[in-house]
Amino acid sequence: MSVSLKISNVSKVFDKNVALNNVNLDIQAGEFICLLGPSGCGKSTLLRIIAGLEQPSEGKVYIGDRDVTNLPPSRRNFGIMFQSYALFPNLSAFENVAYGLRNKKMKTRDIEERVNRLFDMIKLSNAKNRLPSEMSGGEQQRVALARALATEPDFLLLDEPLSALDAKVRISLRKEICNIQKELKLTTIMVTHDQDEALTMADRIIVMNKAVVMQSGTPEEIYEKPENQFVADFIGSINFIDDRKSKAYGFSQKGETAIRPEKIAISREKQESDMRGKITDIEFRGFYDRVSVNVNHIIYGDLNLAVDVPFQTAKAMEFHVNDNVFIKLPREEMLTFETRV
Ligand SMILES: Nc1ncnc2c1ncn2[C@@H]1O[C@H](COP(=O)(O)OP(=O)(O)OP(=O)(O)O)[C@@H](O)[C@H]1O
Repeated sequence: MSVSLKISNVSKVFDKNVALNNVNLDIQAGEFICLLGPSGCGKSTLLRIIAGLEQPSEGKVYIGDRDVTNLPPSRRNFGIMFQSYALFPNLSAFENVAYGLRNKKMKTRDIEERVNRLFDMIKLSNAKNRLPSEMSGGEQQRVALARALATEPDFLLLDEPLSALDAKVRISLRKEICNIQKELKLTTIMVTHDQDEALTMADRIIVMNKAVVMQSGTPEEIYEKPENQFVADFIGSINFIDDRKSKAYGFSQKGETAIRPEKIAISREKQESDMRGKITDIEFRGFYDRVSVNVNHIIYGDLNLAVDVPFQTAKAMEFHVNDNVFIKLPREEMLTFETRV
């Protein structure tokens, strides 16, 4: 079974340190939520409050319609997975997964059936009898996932589960976790500070900073329509143009504007409404080049813009530092922020 969760006006203060400031969240049954934000923004504290491992200073937590604010973790029926694999080192992979079921006094035959099914799911059936020390980090983390799922929890909490793994393993495990989550339709909340992880895995991302929620939205909404400068800057790359220059160049009547580097068009020939600029730097970034362009205007002031150009295009155009180029900032791709947050 999958459940909805509700966080209502939750604050948490440690001594004088505010870790969460009036956080509200509605999480639908079966949703995959990522809590994303820089170190210290309060995301782990929020996860721990949902788990019941920490009590809020104010506010309430609901599982479905039930107020669980004062319930201990053992009565909230969730599975949890941490960054460190946290497997019992002296138990086989099988016994690690079976542990919670044996505690629940489940029949041996039922335990075997369920654990075997979980090992099929994590595609590690051939490693059931190995000790954690005989498994790779990625394998141990898959066992930790099976263990979190063994007691058929109502929801799943993941605290940076992939951050200790190397890049290749991390990417393949992202897919596996998503597939299993979708198959089980299990409400899942994952803490991460890795934006790629959040963008590729989440149904909805909650971006946090300094104890508050900055924006909640689908990965596309967060990337394409950031509601404030923090979100725009934290996810992906972006060029900011301050309000004075934005007004002078005619980008906005009021407020700062911004545009992502890949949304800027660059060419060698002038077309209507293009601005003339000079390349000041070219950085190879793998499948694209980041080209820095300076637009010089005696009255309006300089614009220094990062422009991302697909590698093949950049190669065909043979850009070099000091080349004159023309750039266009499509108005429909520009973001305007009336106030700074
Ligand atoms: N037990 C505690 N006692 C005192 N302060 C705490 C405690 N736990 C967290 N904090 C503080 O609360 C704030 C939020 O911490 P939290 O661990 O939730 O952040 P985070 O976003 O998960 O960061 P990270 O990505 O580094 O884990 C931080 O300023 C932290 O120092």
